[in-house]
Amino acid sequence: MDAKNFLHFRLLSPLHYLLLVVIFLSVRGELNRGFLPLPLIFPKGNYRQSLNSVPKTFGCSDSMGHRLIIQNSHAVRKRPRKDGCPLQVVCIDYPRPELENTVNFLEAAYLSSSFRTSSRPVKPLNIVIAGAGLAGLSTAKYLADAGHKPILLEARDVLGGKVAAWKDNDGDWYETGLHIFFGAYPNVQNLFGELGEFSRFDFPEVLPAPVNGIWAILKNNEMLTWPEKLKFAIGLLPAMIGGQAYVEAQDGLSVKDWMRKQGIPDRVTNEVFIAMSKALNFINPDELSMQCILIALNRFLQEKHGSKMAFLDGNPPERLCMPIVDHIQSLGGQVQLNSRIQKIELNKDGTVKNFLLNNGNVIEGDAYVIATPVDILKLLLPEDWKEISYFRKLEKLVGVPVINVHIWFDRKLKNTYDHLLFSRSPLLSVYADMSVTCKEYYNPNQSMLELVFAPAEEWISCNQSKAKIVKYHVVKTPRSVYKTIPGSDPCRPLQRSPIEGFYLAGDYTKQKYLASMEGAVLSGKLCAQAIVQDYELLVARGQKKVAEASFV
Ligand SMILES: Cc1cc2nc3c(=O)[nH]c(=O)nc-3n(C[C@H](O)[C@H](O)[C@H](O)COP(=O)(O)OP(=O)(O)OC[C@H]3O[C@@H](n4cnc5c(N)ncnc54)[C@H](O)[C@@H]3O)c2cc1C
Repeated sequence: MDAKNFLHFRLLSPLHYLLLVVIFLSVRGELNRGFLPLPLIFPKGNYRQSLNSVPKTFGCSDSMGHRLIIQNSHAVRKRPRKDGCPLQVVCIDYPRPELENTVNFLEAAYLSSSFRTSSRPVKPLNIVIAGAGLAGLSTAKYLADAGHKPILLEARDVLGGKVAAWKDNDGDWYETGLHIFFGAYPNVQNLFGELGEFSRFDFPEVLPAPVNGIWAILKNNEMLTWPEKLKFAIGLLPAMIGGQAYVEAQDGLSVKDWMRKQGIPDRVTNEVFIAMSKALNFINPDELSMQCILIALNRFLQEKHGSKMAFLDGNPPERLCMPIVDHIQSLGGQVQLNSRIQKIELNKDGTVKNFLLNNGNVIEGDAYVIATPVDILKLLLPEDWKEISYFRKLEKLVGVPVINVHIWFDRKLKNTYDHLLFSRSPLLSVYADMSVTCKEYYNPNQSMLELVFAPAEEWISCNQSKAKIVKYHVVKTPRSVYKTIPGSDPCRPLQRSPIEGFYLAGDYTKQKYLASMEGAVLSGKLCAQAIVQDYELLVARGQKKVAEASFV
């Protein structure tokens, strides 16, 4: 092959390959148009009951504010498969069915509506939930929607956990973390909608996914050369074609190892994935599990608006958490601050008897949820449970240290933007000028930089330096989201534990989003769903308890 032909072979063949994939994905979308297999798998044995509980029609909005009306048509299979039975739904009144995006929004809306439309419980359950982060708030919200009585207990005097924030003496807010919402957060957007706080994301109509993702990579000439871009794009193809099963199979490899295995040059890892790894999990590509990156890419590439970002318009405790609390309380639930769970006390049969608070109060309920970070759960675990494999596997899940720094300047900085900025520097991860990006923090004359420092292992115990800055606040979180190292995914627990009446919620529990606000909200929904499904069992347990007490 002469040099010219060789060049043609090298340049054209991968492009053709890419083109074929794009055509395949578009055609796949066309074929499915109008019929969306809703990926809801009903538990074996519970098939009829589950089928009856599906609302005949329900509506929701997607990230563009398009109205989706879903008609529950029929089950695709007459008899349940071994793993349950997926429902087929017909989607009508939808201007442009963009399937992957739509399915996730459908799923989120379906789950939400199932709480409201399920038959009202004859005897509402009292459910005690520890931790008012987004997972605990979401659990309590959906249980209240389903007609139950959540009692949400928060250790600190502030709502939100990792989204908590405080006001200083000047009236300025400082936060646990700089938080960004993505277009691929259907459960969070759905939640806003249900609370009447829906803020529509105005994303420009450009290219459909995954073309927009590929286009963005190819268009950028500053970070990567053309051969590097092509190798990168080809390396990603298996992830784009292989779907969720492929993604899950990559948990054993770190980002760096996976890139090398795919023949992607180290320079791509350094140019693109240091920033991405630190933004996703506060660690570097040599530590982060590739599964984490692939889940993020899958969401961003498959969903047209997945990679669009938005900031909250104000401080998270008031703008994000308080509306949820108001909703819970309006439905008869309770939310108590300064109520730290000190001990999970057990019955003789190893089930939960009550939660003992550090103020000496004892709280009893029909079911119990721990929605604290995984590190706290491990400290609270009763001795009798520690050898159960479900709990033993939690050992591998450890919170990662991160530091959130806020700096107030006496003037407006010129080189910041109304956006989130990413860094590949050894300590800095993401940052933003919050005086520009956040409506409530807006200041036309001065800047406030909020910077996430990560990896922060070495810095977490250091004292702050006294540089000449007008004002600063530093919030250290020694154990933040769980460290997504290779092999950690199988250790993530389902929301229903093997202990009857005991459940978990939290971003680290099993759900298809990463350790994120979306993951926390979805985990709460799944936890509430498990409790609602276990209703009969929990009522029977309560009756048995009453009978035993009266017998004594
Ligand atoms: C610096 C930083 C930046 C981040 N940026 C983003 C982002 O941009 N986008 C995104 O989606 N996600 C981001 N995240 C992740 C996101 O904040 C978390 O995934 C999510 O908020 C976790 O919610 P959670 O409810 O699972 O846990 P938590 O928020 O940790 O909530 C647990 C709650 O339990 C309480 N608790 C603890 N012990 C007890 C006890 N004994 N009794 C009662 N209550 C107890 C805690 O006080 C807390 O309120 C970021 C996190 C950090 C730290």
